[in-house]
Amino acid sequence: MSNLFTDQLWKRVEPIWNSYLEHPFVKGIGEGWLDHDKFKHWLKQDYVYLIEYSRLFALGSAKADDLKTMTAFAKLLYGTLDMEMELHREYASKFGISNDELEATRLGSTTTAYTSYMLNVSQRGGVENVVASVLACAWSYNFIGKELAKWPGALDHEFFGRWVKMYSSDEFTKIAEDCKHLINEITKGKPERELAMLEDIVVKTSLFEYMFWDMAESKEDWPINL
Ligand SMILES: Cc1ncc(CO)c(N)n1
Repeated sequence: MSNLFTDQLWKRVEPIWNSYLEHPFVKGIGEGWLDHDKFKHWLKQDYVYLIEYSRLFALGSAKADDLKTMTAFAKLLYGTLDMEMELHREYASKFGISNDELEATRLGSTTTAYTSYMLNVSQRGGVENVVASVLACAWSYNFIGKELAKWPGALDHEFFGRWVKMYSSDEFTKIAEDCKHLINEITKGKPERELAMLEDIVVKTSLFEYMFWDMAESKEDWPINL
């Protein structure tokens, strides 16, 4: 039996992550029929989500006890700001949205709740809380990307193909694998009680991921528009 923490985690998150593949937003990307306005809503919210998410990697680097971990977080930070967010900037330009406009997006309710939760958990705990907070993000998008890549025509779709390609790419797979490796290293020898706490963070962020797809699907905003 494997004793990798990520294998133990997989059993908990697999049913949640499989439900993403049934979600109309994700299905719409994979089958190529997603409404572009819904995608634009996701794009803008995800861009500001990724800004907050990048802060987590910076925080992980600051909290790390050794140079190896510090460097790993710094690379993840750079990969997000430079590689993943470039995808968003590319799509934004197709919609005629400038980088400044994209960056100035006001965080919606789910985006605020999700990023606040991750930042709070990460500030309160050590480096292990930081990795637990980001794990479902990187790993589940890579999971979705690689699953959708198997769907007929998904990779070649003229609009959404680029999205599927990026999230299933070797570069993005490396980001997810590096996060998995980090948590497996950090959790080695930790007591069950602590592992259970970290597992809860990954389950909760997995549920937030579902809510994020819902947010995009319903083009959700705050209940009162000021
Ligand atoms: C909401 C969300 N979770 C995870 C990722 C992957 O980094 C993303 N871009 N957006």
